[in-house]
Amino acid sequence: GEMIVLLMSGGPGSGKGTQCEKIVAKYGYTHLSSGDLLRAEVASGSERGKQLQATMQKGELVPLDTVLEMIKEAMIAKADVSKGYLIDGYPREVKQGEEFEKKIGAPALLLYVDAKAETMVKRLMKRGETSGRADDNEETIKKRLDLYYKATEPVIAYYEKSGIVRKVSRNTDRNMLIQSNITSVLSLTP
Ligand SMILES: Nc1nc2c(ncn2[C@@H]2O[C@H](COP(=O)(O)OP(=O)(O)OP(=O)(O)O)[C@@H](O)[C@H]2O)c(=O)[nH]1
Ligand SMILES: Nc1ncnc2c1ncn2[C@H]1C[C@H](O)[C@@H](COP(=O)(O)OP(=O)(O)O)O1
Ligand SMILES: [Mg+2]
Repeated sequence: GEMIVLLMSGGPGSGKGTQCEKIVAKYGYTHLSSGDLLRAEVASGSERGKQLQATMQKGELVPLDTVLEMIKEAMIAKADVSKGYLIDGYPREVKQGEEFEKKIGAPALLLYVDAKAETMVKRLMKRGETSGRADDNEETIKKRLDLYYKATEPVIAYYEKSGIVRKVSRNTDRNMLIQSNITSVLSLTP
């Protein structure tokens, strides 16, 4: 049957990865983080990785076709064992969402982790102490935040139109809300 695709969206340091881990532990979805896939490509030392590194170091978006192809490859690689996909960090702009629907399919739900700018900055600066990520520094964090508000927040409005956005607000107990969101959707999904 149709494979379930959930999208996890939110600002840099909002907690997308953290929430995905909780959902995977409870529901066994296949977690695909665009950032992690890209960082693995950089770490592989490939020619493509070298080009990606320069872009990512500046916190800028890599080419749409590159990141979509990598996600598609990762989905295909897991297709026979996956219970469904939880895609983290994609789409980052509306165009990416449209391309995804054309080339892969329509998502069942967009989970949106909401956090205040100062919370995200604080978390990323702290994570930067141990993450070893080239983009967890004050200057790049600022660029990533600007890019998020400019390019990625419109993605939420885009999916609001089809009524599939479920927001995990900062004040609500994340685990309870996120579980209830997924449970309610899962019970509806054939
Ligand atoms: N105090 C607190 N810290 C959190 C929470 N969620 C995530 N963090 C921390 O905040 C940092 C960022 O969390 P991530 O889950 O990596 O955020 P992300 O949205 O995946 O970040 P990017 O991959 O940079 O987009 C990590 O160090 C987490 O441990 C939370 O609910 N409370
Ligand atoms: N869907 C996407 N389209 C274009 N570039 C992406 C992308 N997902 C990730 N990237 C690139 C730009 C990001 O600065 C970098 C790291 O992404 P990330 O791990 O999701 O961190 P963040 O959300 O904090 O930027 O990889
Ligand atoms: Mg992440």
